[in-house]
Amino acid sequence: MNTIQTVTLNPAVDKTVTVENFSFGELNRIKTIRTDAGGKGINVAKVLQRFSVPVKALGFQAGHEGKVILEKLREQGISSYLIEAEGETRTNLKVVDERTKQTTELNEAGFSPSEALLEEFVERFESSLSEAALVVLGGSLPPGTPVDFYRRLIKLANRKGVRTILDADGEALARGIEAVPFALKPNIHELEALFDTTFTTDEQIVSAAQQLIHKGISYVMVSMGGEGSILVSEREAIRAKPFPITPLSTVGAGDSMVAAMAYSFVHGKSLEDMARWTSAAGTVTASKSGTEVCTLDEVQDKLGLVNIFRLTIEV
Ligand SMILES: Nc1ncnc2c1ncn2[C@@H]1O[C@H](COP(=O)(O)OP(=O)(O)O)[C@@H](O)[C@H]1O
Ligand SMILES: O=P(O)(O)OC[C@H]1O[C@](O)(COP(=O)(O)O)[C@@H](O)[C@@H]1O
Repeated sequence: MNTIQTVTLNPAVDKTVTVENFSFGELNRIKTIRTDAGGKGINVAKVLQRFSVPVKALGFQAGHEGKVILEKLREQGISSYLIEAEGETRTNLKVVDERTKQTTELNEAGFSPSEALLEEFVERFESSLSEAALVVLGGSLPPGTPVDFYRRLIKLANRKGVRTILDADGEALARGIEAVPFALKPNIHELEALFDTTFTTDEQIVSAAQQLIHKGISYVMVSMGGEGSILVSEREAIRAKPFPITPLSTVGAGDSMVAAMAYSFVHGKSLEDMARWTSAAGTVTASKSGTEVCTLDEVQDKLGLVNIFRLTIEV
């Protein structure tokens, strides 16, 4: 009953390359290359394993790169149940510009699991809920997957009284919200797309998060890259500003926040502590290369450096 389960329907091998000074439409020479097992739920599982939380990564994998992912998870001691699909697991290219410190991401669409495999996954997911303390659902849906797939999984979890955190975008996010997950982690672009607007102030972000909370969602955490994050519950809103870092690759930073959020829920942390933990986790990961994620010691070490302040909320 105390395992956190993560769902990654569309995993990826993340191939991170660094270039000195990225220029569009020109020849760019690669300086370094590294590959990591990626995909949102898988990254969350990597962090939780490092935090010594019992975790299991559920989802799919396919082809040669799927074996690579399984091997990397095995090396890290992460328990997984990734159903083998036909086709090949995608490779997502991340280009890090050493000069600007910016990461450009080129994500493939991924393999397409058959209808029968999707049903097999739903069955497996439903039966695994009896062992789950919490479920994290993250990332894009593989091509051909019904857009209401997260909605379906969240409904099953709700029926069994298992809390869920959803980290998705576009239609999968919009439909997932209809099932009322326990918590959401949109980044600012995903939130803006959801509300079909641009936010210019913290107050506008809090008000959008409150609209989601009025639908029954308990927590909304909005991440904003180097600007930090805003965490909103029914009664509180907290702004976290990251400590200064030299970003090496921001890939996995959002997933590290989600992992720290799950960790905070199972440890019954206050919203203020959760804001510290999630911000420190995201920021530490952003200071690491490739899709390398934070460790528990590193995060604990930095908690005191996160700048926290309360935002007003209309109750
Ligand atoms: N350039 C940066 N400098 C400092 N912290 C960063 C930077 N980029 C990301 N982070 C940290 O990682 C968190 C998540 O980043 P973000 O890019 O919003 O997530 P996502 O990958 O989900 O879009 C931020 O809230 C912040 O704590
Ligand atoms: O499923 P999507 O939306 O294409 O995202 C997958 C990508 O997101 C990641 O999980 C990283 O996510 P974050 O940067 O939001 O933490 C990568 O490992 C992976 O390549």
